[in-house]
Amino acid sequence: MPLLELRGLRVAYRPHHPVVDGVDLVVRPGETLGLLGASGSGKSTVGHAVVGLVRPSGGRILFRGEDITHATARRRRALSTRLQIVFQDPHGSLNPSRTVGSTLAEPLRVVRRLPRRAAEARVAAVLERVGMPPAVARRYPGAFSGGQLQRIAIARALVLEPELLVCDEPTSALDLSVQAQILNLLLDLQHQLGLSYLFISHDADVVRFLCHRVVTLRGGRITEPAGPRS
Ligand SMILES: Nc1ncnc2c1ncn2[C@@H]1O[C@H](COP(=O)(O)OP(=O)(O)OP(=O)(O)O)[C@@H](O)[C@H]1O
Repeated sequence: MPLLELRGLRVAYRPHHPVVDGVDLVVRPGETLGLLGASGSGKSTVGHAVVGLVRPSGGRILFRGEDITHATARRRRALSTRLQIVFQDPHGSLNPSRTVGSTLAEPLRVVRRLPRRAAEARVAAVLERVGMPPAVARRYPGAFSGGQLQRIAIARALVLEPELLVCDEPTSALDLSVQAQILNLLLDLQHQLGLSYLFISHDADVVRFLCHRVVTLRGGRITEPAGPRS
């Protein structure tokens, strides 16, 4: 059974103007599906719909066969243990006024209801997984470079041990050398944890490097069916 399946997904921010217009795709367990497209083609909107940040106006989103298209807030919170997103801009995606440790521990406290000590231990372990020393938990996001912040954002996405990560241009805001480090980290994490990725990018080279299959989005529609990377 596919991990994620989109069937005829439509999203319109204004009535009768869909920016995602009948997208079908499948992400299988353990694979990386690339969603490639130019700016404005609707890639981020697809990713946001998958994690419940925008409401679809049509079609279906299935996660392990369960229809989550109109999942309630409570169900979405439960799904956050299986389905997470990493955004393009790590500066904007971490709260600057909270320590890294507090941001990473929050879902463990709220969703898993872990006691403080157990949450801190899990935070230290997940930071180590992404190549950051546990001491960073006591610091604020302003202390870190873009690449370090993206590692921390990946750690936050992993803290609840999800099966699928939507990666929305996670390296586009980074310097080239740092981009490569983050892509290699994502590959390592996939091998270690058996993760699946829906990897959103405008960069064909990045997609070719990372993805098992690729679909191309243009004007909100898939123009090329998923095939093996060439
Ligand atoms: N919250 C929103 N409200 C209204 N229109 C939006 C919203 N978000 C995106 N759009 C519009 O939807 C279209 C698709 O945007 P989207 O961000 O999904 O594309 P994208 O392929 O991810 O582009 P980029 O790489 O530039 O982010 C664009 O025309 C955009 O202006």
